[in-house]
Amino acid sequence: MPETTPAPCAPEDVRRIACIGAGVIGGGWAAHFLARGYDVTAWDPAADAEEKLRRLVAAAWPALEQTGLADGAAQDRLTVAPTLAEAVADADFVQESAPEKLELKRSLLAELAAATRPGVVIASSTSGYPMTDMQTAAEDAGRLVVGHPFNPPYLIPLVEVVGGEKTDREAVTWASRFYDVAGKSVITMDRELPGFIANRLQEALWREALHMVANGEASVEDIDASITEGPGLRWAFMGPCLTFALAGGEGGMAHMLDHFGPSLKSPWTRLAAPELDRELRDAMVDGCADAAGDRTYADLVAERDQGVIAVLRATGRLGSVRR
Ligand SMILES: NC(=O)C1=CN([C@@H]2O[C@H](COP(=O)(O)OP(=O)(O)OC[C@H]3O[C@@H](n4cnc5c(N)ncnc54)[C@H](O)[C@@H]3O)[C@@H](O)[C@H]2O)C=CC1
Ligand SMILES: C[N+](C)(C)CC(=O)CC(=O)[O-]
Repeated sequence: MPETTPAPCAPEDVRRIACIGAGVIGGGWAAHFLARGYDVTAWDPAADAEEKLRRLVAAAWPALEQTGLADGAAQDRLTVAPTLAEAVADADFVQESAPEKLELKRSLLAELAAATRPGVVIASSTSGYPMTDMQTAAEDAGRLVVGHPFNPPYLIPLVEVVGGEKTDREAVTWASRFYDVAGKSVITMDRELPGFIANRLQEALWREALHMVANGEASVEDIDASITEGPGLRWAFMGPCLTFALAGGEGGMAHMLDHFGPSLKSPWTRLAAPELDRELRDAMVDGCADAAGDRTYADLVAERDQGVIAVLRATGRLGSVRR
């Protein structure tokens, strides 16, 4: 990766953040940054974007009060700009969260790089596109990085940071440090993997779930319970590797692999993606509606937020807010 010109301010000195795209994730980022005491300027082309964004931030605020607000944190430090150029004009950092469409990301990132002050780092929330594929149209591509969050970004700590072929190494280092200062838990990758680390893992599980629903082998509710009542309880505080090392008893991972290794080649998984035809789509949608019962979207968001807060608290990860 080439070396770069330094960003206009140190990660610790960021004051104003531009959130470009203000849906589920852009809104979640805005809530997170506001709670951490930043000024946030958002831009989104949808006519009802401001109303939806303010509603999302207001809905997230009770959870953020529980996890701890930084000094001076306030919802009224959110501004919605009328144009993209105005949104990024004074930004010290830009978080792009527009729809997951490669051509859109390419042209939007090029536009952002042209409109943002030189050296300001621009991060994309993409769930899986390598930055190399997204930065092709940008003139000033060295400051473009991936900063992949998890829903909701205001509660789930992880962000995966990785650059593309044209990204300057310093931009990756700057972004990782910035997210750390902003209260995130950062994994910095030194090479590009489609889906990064966590989505590669989630996608494998997701594909198997879809196969089971498509084949009538398990219901949506059984699949969800198989994780929430099973491995999910362990994964909140111990990852799949260390968890499986314990499966080997005192013999640890060595015994676990010697014992269960051969089953790796048994036909437990199907791996290739199932055809997402209308029937499978409807089975998933109907299954989730059944599982939700009479709980609304807002009910489920509140339930999820309280659940995540309880897990963070129980596992000692509700530390004091650093800024
Ligand atoms: N939904 C999720 O669980 C996660 C999504 N992501 C990523 O975050 C990004 C955004 O996804 P969501 O928030 O889920 O989508 P969304 O559909 O909720 O929001 C996208 C927003 O972008 C706006 N938009 C449309 N065209 C735009 C443009 N040209 N410039 C700026 N904004 C534009 C839309 O009006 C909408 O408000 C995607 O890259 C996605 O892969 C990442 C992690 C989790
Ligand atoms: C569904 N998704 C692929 C967009 C999810 C993510 O990218 C991360 C998450 O929130 O699990």
